[in-house]
Amino acid sequence: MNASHDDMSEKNATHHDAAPCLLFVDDDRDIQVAARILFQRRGINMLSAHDAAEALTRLASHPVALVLLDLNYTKGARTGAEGLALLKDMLVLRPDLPVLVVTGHSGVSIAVEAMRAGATDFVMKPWNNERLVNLVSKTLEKSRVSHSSETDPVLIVASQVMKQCVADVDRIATTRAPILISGPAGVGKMLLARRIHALSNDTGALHVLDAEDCEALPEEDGVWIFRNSEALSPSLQRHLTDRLDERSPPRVIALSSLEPHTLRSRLQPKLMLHLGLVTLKIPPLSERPDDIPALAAHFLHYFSVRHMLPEPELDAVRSAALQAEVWPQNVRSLRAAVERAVIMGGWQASPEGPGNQAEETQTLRDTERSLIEAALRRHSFNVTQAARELGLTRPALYRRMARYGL
Ligand SMILES: Nc1ncnc2c1ncn2[C@@H]1O[C@H](COP(=O)(O)OP(=O)(O)OP(=O)(O)O)[C@@H](O)[C@H]1O
Repeated sequence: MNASHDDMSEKNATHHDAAPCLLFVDDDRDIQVAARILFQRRGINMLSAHDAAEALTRLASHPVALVLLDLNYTKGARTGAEGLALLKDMLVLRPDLPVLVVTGHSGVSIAVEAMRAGATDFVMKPWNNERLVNLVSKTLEKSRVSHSSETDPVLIVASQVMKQCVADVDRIATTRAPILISGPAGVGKMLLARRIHALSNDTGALHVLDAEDCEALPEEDGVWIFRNSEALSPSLQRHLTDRLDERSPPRVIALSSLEPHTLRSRLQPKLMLHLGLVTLKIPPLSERPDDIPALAAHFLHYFSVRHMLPEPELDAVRSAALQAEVWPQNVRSLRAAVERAVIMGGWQASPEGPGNQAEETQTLRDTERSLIEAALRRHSFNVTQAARELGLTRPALYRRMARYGL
């Protein structure tokens, strides 16, 4: 998610302009510039996105009324798979969003597939300027979609483990199977539960219940999301089991910060048989560092637009520092730290952490850094020897040297 010069002028323009705009997703910066000139001449505001994460971020932060999506937006890509995946993610976020897909002449079957997946229309490349502008204007006129701050939060995923998790979620979303999502605080359990609901084709009502203060089950079926499901009272557990035994049970998505095996010892075995049918474990951020720069870039853009403030820089050094940081509440903590950076106009030390956990972490990190530095000096910066003395592998030592800027 690089911030190029044309991106910057675009951001400045949109900070002060909440008029509905067109979002064009294509990795080719020349085509982006040409398209922007074309649309600007016709009085249509255009935003650019060069990859999926950037497209989703823009969608969450700007009043996007229409998307023009190149189905193969990465160089060399031909299958349209990445475009179709992004189309799905965008429609999860904004089910009524008009999306015009762009494809080469050879890609008619992909365009048809995109229409089946919810695209509004398609355009062949190379496009005819007049026809494209007409189609865009007509679609914009028809579209009554207005940007709402109520849009569900965007799901940003870069690590392999989370990509797999989302693929699993998408596969089971359309079934009626109960699902248990476990993972520590703030890892995104609720976000995934909402995605399941959005993809489920379930027209019933959505009930979000906190087991800690839930006294009765909803009357109507639909989708029931239980937070802190380990706290369900014994009588509610029995009622829930009965409801799940019925012929047309509600769709239950149980969330818990306990590991499934610990939850098993808290909940009644009959209920666990239902809830444990499909379990998904979301790892803490520390086990998926690849997600941290992508999430930080997303939140930076999101909060800078929301607070109408400039976006602090996120370079490689800052990304590495964020990856080395401890995030007690995972994505929730990272999100708060990024919002603080936007508001304060620069990165601050995190004030978070119970008691002096932050201080202790800082001390531990300082100690580790000095131990490593001392070992390196003793061995005249010979990494192999220093690693041996520290009981680390060479790659592990290199990682720490990068983390501490040694
Ligand atoms: N992959 C992600 N991409 C973008 N935002 C995310 C992601 N994961 C989590 N978040 C954001 O982090 C915050 C916490 O997420 P969420 O509420 O889903 O976590 P949770 O695991 O249900 O937390 P808890 O168990 O503490 O209630 C929310 O603001 C959510 O939008």
